[in-house]
Amino acid sequence: MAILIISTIFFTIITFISYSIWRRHAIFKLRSSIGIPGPPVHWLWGNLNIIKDRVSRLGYNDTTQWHPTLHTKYGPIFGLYCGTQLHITVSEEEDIKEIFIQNFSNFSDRMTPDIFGMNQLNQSLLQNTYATGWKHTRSAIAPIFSTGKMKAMHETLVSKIDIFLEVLKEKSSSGQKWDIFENFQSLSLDIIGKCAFAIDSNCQRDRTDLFYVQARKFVGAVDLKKSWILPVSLILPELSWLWRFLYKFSDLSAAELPLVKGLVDLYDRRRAGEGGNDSTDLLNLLIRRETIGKMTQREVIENCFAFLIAGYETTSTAMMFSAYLLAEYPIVQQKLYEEIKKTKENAGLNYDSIHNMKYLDCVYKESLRFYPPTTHFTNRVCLNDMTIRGQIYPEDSTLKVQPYTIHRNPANWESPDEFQPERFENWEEKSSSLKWIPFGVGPRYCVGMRFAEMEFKTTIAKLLDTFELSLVPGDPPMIPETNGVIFRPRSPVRLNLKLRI
Ligand code: HEM
Repeated sequence: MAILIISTIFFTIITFISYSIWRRHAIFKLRSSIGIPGPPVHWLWGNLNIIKDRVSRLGYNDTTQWHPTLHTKYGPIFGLYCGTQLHITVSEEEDIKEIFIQNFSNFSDRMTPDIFGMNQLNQSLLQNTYATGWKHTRSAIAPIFSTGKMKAMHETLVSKIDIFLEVLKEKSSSGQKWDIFENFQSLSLDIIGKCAFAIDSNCQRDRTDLFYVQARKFVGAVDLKKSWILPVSLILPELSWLWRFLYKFSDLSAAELPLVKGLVDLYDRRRAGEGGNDSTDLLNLLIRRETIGKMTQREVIENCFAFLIAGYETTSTAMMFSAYLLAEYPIVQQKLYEEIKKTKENAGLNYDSIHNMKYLDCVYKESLRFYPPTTHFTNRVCLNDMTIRGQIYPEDSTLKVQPYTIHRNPANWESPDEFQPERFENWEEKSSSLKWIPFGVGPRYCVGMRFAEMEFKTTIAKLLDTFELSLVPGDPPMIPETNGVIFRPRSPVRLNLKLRI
């Protein structure tokens, strides 16, 4: 009996390994069979090992340079195997337009790693598909980001920025140097906490604030290099049932649960009529959509959670990069300061006056062009085989466009590696929008773009109104590194902050 059991186990394992190798062989042949170039494929890891190799060679994952290098080497369309999934990057304007806009019905869904099917975001805009109601959710949510709603939230946002400035004043007056990125992160958390979750967190002053601790734990867990379950599930998708089961015990799940639970409690209290029913936060605006039958309870909660995930790190990173660039380019900083000073004297720094500042708008756009905060995020699954401009795109492959590659391509921008906000002075937004894509492309572009713009511009305007920024002499240059979705500064970023009188 024992021999029978052992031989059954043995043959099952052998059959599984043979099947996996055979399957991989067929999958890895696909790329060359459709004429898409790319780096050599490892029989087990696909191209995931390249990331590992680069990290061990360089000491960090310089994805900002990696994709432009692949673009130069393999051309505007190339493919990488993320485990066994074929990811095809496109860079030509016509291809981007055809895939992300004209043929949206065949490329409507964002790629979601299989194990994420177990998380609390499947009904949110980040992960839901056309078949599971993305269009309905999007049209229910888009109105809550209208100009009127943003204006109503502006005062709340300013109150958090005022705390940010107070903290910076206290720290800089003592002459110390510190990692200022943390201040942008905690500011962004306080803002999204108040505006989306409707909670009055104190992340900027209290690093033990529960919201701060939980949110940081969550974003720390979403990292291809740190999480074991994410790469393993990509490399061995045959065992998806096992990874889905184990997901419940992973760091990712453990980090997500308290945040969602907090949100459910808050939702219940709001529905029971406790506090804040007339407030303008995003949770309340979503609940109002629910009461008129436009959304379900689950959609309300999951989308609030999505706003935290999509809106926290993206915005703090964008502001950090911009502050760094302003310190690095004092002439740009001075020109922007002159505009801020004039605006303040004439109208004060309010929603409308900030919105109408022309040079601030140029700095905002150029900062996001120079250092777009996301990578790999603007992607779509190919729902059925499709040929576009002579190229076959196979069903289930993922099509991507990388903002950094597009933004630093000399065919799209003159002197792309120079920080020149003036290039946006006469920029025709509509005709060139596929050359400036920090917020994505087509109907599925970032729904929180207006919110991000308001937060970015108000913070930078108030920061420069208060301080003159400069780099700390002798500090190494800031290098952006990615966790697979978001760029962050690789090492602590310190700036000199001189209080303006
Ligand atoms: C500078 C800050 C931000 C950047 C650079 C950014 C960037 C992006 C990008 C690249 C996408 C993918 C678009 C695509 O696939 O074509 C996206 C989607 C999304 N973003 Fe943002 N984002 C920012 C801030 C925010 C904020 C503040 C919120 C919410 C309050 C938000 C909520 C979302 C949501 C919900 C989606 C999914 C939209 C959909 O699939 O319909 N983002 N964002």
